[in-house]
Amino acid sequence: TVVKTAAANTDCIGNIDEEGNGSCTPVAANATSNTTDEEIEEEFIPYDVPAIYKDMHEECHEWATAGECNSNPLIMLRECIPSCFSNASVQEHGILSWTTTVGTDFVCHDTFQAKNEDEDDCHYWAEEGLCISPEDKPFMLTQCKESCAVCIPAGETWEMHLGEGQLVLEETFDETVHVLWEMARYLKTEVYDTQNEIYHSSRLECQNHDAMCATWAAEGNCEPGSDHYDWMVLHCAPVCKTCELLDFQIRCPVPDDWEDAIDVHGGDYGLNAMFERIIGERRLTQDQIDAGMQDMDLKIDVFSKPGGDDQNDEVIDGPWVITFDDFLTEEECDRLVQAGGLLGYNPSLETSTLANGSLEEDHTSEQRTSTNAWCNDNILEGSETSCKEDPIVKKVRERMALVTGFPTDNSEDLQLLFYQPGQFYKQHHDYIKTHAFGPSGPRVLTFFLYLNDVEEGGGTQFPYLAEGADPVVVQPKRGKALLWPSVLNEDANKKDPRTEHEALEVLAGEKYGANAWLHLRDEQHIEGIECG
Ligand SMILES: O=C(O)CCC(=O)C(=O)O
Ligand SMILES: [Fe+2]
Repeated sequence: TVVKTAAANTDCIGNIDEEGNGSCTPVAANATSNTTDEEIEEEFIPYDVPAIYKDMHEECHEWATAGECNSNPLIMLRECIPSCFSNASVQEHGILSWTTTVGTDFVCHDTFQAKNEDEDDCHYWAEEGLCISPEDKPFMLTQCKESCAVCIPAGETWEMHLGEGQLVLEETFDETVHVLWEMARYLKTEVYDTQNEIYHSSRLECQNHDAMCATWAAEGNCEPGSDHYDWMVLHCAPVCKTCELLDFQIRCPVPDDWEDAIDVHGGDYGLNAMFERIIGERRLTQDQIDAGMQDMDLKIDVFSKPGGDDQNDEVIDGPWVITFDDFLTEEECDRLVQAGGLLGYNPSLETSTLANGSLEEDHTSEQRTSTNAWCNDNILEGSETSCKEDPIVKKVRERMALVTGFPTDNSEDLQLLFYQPGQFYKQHHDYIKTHAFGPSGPRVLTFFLYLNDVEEGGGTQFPYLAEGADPVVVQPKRGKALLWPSVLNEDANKKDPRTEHEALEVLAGEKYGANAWLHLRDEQHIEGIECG
C-alpha cells in the first residue's frame, strides 16, 4: 500500500542537500493520502517513536506532512525521523514510495523504427526476450531503450516503483529505519543511476513484494546462509540490495566448463545431424558405437523431417517428429506407471516467467487438466532408492541418452503423466524462454514415452508442422516413444514454433505417459537461486 506520493519539489531539493544542510519549505504539489484519519483511528494505535530520535529541523513536521518522507527519504529518514513516523498513517501503511525528477539527458526512445507494419519492432523483440539475450543485447539496449526499459523517460516526473509500503514496527524500529535509509541510498545512487548497466533489465522490476520486507531484512534475513535468503533476494530485492539478481543472466550464469550436447549452429554435430544418426542416414558417433547402438533394434517411424522424403509423400517437410515402437519393455512401462502411483499424481501447476526472468507463483492450470508426478529424489515406497535412481528408471534414462547422444544429466527428472477420461493438455510449446540463457540452456528435445494403450483419444497432435499439411496425430501405444525438437537446427537456442502440440482429450480408458525434456547442457547440477 502506498500511503503518500508527492511530486518532488525541485526547489526544495536544490536548497536542502544530502547532508541535510540548508532549509526550505516544500510546497506540497499533490500530496495525497488514501486513508482517512477516521479509518486509522479505528484500526491502529500509533506507537511513540523512540526518544533518542529528534527532529533536526523546525520544518520537519511540515515537510513530513507534505510527503517529503517518501519523496526525499535520504534526508528525511535521517533528519526528521519523529515527524516521519509519528503519523499513524505511515506507521500503519508503511513508507517508501517516492517520486523523483530525472534530468533531460536520459532520453528514452526506441530509435529503431520498423519500415512497415509487418516488420518486427522493438516491442516484439523485447517480448521475445532479446533484451536479455547475449547476442541481441548490444543492439536492443541501444536501439530499443524504451521497450527494454533501460532508461527513465526524459524530463518527466518518474515514480520509482518500490512495491509495497514498508511497515516499521516498534520492536525493531532502529534497525528497520536503518534498512530503509540504506535502501533509499542504494536505489537512488546505484539502481536508478541509468548509466549503471547491471540494473538495465532489473531496475523497474526491483520492488518489495511484502510490507514486512524491511523488518525481515532488519532481522538478518538478507544474509547469505539465512533460511530465507533465496526468497528474500527475489521478493525483497530493494531492502536486500540485490536488484541485479532479478536479472536471470546475472543470477544464473552458465558455468565455464559446461558443454553443449549439440552444435547450436547445426552442421555435423547439430540437431539435424543428431536425428540423421538416429534414423541411420549418418554414421554414429564413436560414443554411440562404443555403447553398441548399432545393435539396437529401433523400430522408427518418421512423421516429419526437414526436406520430407522423396520415397514417401506421407512424410511432412517440417521439423523432426519420429517415433520408436517398443522403445520400452513391458516391465519398464509397468514400473513407471507404478512409480507415478507411489509418488502421487498431482494437478499440473504452471509457472509463468516474467520478462526479467523471475518467476511468478505457481498456479493451477486450465490449459491442462491431467495430473503428474516428478520422478525425482523421493524414495519409492517398498524400495531402497529414489525414483530417479531406480534401476529400471535409470536404464530408460540411459537408453534415451544413448539414442540422442545427450548425457543423462541433460535430462530433467522424468515427469510422469496420468490422464483420466475427459482430461487433456491444450495446445502449447515445451520451450521455456528463460532456460535458453541459463545454465541448462533450452529444452532441445522432448522424449515422450507412452506407457499404456489408450482405448480412445489421447493422441499427441502437432497442428503446425508445415503450412497446408494436415495435423499429425501420434496415437499412444504401450512402450512407444515419440521424439521431437523444441528448437531450430540453425540456432538451437531459439524456439521452433512449428512443434507446438497438444494432448487430445482421452475419450475412453486412461492414459499414462512420461516426459523427458533434454536440455542443451546439464540440468541436474544447476546451482543458484531459481536457475532451473
Ligand atoms: O500427453 C501427451 O501426449 C503430451 C503431453 C505434453 O505435451 C506435455 O506434457 O508437455
Ligand atoms: Fe508438451
